[in-house]
Amino acid sequence: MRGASRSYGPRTALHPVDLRLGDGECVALMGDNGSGKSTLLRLATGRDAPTAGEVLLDGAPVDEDDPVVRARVAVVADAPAFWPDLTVREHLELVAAAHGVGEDAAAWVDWALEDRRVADHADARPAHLSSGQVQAVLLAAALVRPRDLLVLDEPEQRLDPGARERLGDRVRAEAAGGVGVLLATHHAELARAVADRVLVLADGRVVADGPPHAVLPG
Ligand SMILES: Nc1ncnc2c1ncn2[C@@H]1O[C@H](COP(=O)(O)OP(=O)(O)OP(=O)(O)O)[C@@H](O)[C@H]1O
Repeated sequence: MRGASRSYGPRTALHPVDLRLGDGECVALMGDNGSGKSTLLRLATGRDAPTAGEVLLDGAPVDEDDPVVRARVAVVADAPAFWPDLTVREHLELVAAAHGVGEDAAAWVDWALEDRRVADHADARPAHLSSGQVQAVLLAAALVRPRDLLVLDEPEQRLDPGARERLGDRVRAEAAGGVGVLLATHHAELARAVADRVLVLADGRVVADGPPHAVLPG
């Protein structure tokens, strides 16, 4: 992101931000409600265009409708979107197929269900899941497809402590495998456990930027 900002009418949700995310790097965004974290993520994924500045993926402007961007960027956003009449497994298989996983899809799905500890719910429909299980399935959906960049918007929401720790393990494993991770979180422990770098936002401005030990209290 180079000088990327976003305004909504007269209101500036995000003042100009410069941010570079390398392969295998994890950057955490922290800050109070309304500080601009989700706005930054929407710009980073090309869901929203910057009002000024630019957001590039390997030198090309990011647009979520671009098939290259869709193929490379996996997003776990706030709002769960499931087909109500499909089971968890059917949902994940469709996601995998849509991303060209082909004959390996069943193995990817089995692995993701195990990785997120929701294998026991593979045959359940979304209405029959707890909110924490829904969150786990949302993350699983990002794991059944190829990805170079993983974007997580408060993925710790609704997770119990054990699931939150496993989320941290997964984020570290993704980064170790070369995936860039951009994570918005309210959970300092999670940021401390996974991030190479933490950006703290306040009123749409970056007010702190550095490694977790330098930025996070305690
Ligand atoms: N579509 C929109 N139209 C108008 N204002 C918006 C829009 N989206 C976000 N905003 C405003 O931009 C500011 C930043 O919002 P944003 O959702 O990025 O914050 P956040 O840090 O992600 O908050 P939270 O922790 O609550 O998710 C807020 O003041 C919000 O009201």
